[in-house]
Amino acid sequence: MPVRLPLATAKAARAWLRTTLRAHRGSFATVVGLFSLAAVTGLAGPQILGHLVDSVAAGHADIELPAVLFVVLLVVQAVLKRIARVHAGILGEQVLAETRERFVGQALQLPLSTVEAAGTGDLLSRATTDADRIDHAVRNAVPQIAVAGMTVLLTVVAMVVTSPLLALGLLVTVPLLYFSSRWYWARVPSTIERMLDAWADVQTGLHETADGARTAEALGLIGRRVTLGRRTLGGAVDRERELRRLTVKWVPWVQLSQVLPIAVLLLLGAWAYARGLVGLGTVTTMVVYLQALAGPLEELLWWTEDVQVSGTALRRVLGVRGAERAGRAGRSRGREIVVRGVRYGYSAQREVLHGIDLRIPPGERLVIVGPSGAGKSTLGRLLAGVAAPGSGSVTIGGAEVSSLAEDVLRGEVLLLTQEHHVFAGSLRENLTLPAGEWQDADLVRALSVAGLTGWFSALPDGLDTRLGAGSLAVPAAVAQQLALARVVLADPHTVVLDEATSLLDTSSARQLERSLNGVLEGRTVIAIAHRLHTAAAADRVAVVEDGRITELGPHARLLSAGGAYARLVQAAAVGV
Ligand SMILES: Nc1ncnc2c1ncn2[C@@H]1O[C@H](COP(=O)(O)OP(=O)(O)OP(=O)(O)O)[C@@H](O)[C@H]1O
Repeated sequence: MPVRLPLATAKAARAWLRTTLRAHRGSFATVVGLFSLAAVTGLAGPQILGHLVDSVAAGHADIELPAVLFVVLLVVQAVLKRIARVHAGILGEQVLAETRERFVGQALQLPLSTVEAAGTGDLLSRATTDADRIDHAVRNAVPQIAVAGMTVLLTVVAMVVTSPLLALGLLVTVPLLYFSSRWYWARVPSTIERMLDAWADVQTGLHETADGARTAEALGLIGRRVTLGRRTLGGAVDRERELRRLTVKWVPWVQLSQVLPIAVLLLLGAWAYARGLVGLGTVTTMVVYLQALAGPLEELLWWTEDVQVSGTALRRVLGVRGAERAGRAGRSRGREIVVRGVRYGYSAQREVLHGIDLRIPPGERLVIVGPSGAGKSTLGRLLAGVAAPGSGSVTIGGAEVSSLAEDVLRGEVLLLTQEHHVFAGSLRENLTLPAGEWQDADLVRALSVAGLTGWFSALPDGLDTRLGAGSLAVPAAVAQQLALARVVLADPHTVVLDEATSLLDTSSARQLERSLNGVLEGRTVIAIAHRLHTAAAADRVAVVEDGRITELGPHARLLSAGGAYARLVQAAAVGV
């Protein structure tokens, strides 16, 4: 199973709740105020009923007025609840929108290596299923619990005020509720955590299967993926069952705690009435109050489970913040890249780089070559700060690359790979993806350096032309040139090129290489080369074999040395 993104602590979730409540204290006070008013209005009903019983018992006949009052109060309570729910809904939507925006902002800050290690599915499930759970809680559970909690509290207060003696009957509830709830709450949080993790695994598996469907099909792995899907789904269903089992064991105790006090109260009422300690009306009022408690208590029971689930979902959503780049605000003092004793593995079991030492002076053109799977791309990722070394260091101007803040890093070193996505949006939005302040003239100049002047001048709406899915189709070569234009805008002093042209046909690759030369002018370039001909033009060539640099020096010297590089060149020549 993948490494998971962190879970925010319960303390962090509480802090979020406090800050959010503070930021919306006006709306929150309105909602609580309205719900309280509705609950208080509801309390008058049993009092009126008690009064009616006493009146009838005393032979009075004035029952119309209390009856009308009873109905009016019911209507007022319903109206108040409705207004309160509308306010709660609006508040919930605002809170959720803010949380979602913050989540997206933080998710975009995540180091690529963290997302890769966790699997996109974990991030997706946090952004979708977990956010929906919070939405459900904020819109439904929180208002319901507020109403139910307030009703329970005020009803108990009203009972104590109406008849302290009969209210003693409530005491039988306390041990039942206390011990059964303590048992339940000790087990439920960890069960829910496991359940949400299991659902995230389902999403990760589905995402991977859909993403790699062609590969799976080509390799005949569909059956294996289906089995894996069944297994993860089975795991999630088991976790759901675990939670339901806990609830099923708890519910009878809660229900007993509702029924038992009614029996006790009736016995106590009969005893007290026989001794003239209470009137018939008071007993009626108390019984009606008790029965009125059952509904809200039941609601509390069901909704608290939802709140518990969404609390964990909230910790998952907030946890993304914990995985952001360390982002120390430091800035490098120079451009020299120094790699010292770097070891790295994608998993603890298998090391890919076994101690790399390398010094790259500013402005150098270094080409990294080597057999497939030797660790070239991995080294490129470490040089670009995409991932941090397991041990050793990669520094630019003395600053550890992987701990530079994202916006600082972008100005220092950029990794350019062959994968270039064109986002659905305007050309302007596609160019300004790395947030920054640019005038239109800067964007047009960057397009020209990337060799896109001709393509750009043919666009119907200039920088506002919509690109990507459902709009203007962008050829692969142009997509890569757009990535180059972004490099011009970000203006890093070092660029790591990982097979930037290998997916293109020959003429597109030539065109791109011309653009590339313009963009790379004056920068340090580290190129991970599959075509050895690019190595001849480099200042130095580094040969990586099995996670180690085995040769380092200018092309001509390595060639004449007759070692690993010479063998690679020879093999390539034979291959051609
Ligand atoms: N995301 C990843 N997760 C796990 N292992 C990986 C990952 N990426 C690469 N590896 C493994 O690390 C080793 C080095 O891979 P890397 O891509 O760095 O080699 P390379 O020299 O660039 O190879 P190629 O020329 O084929 O791209 C390989 O054994 C590869 O299977």
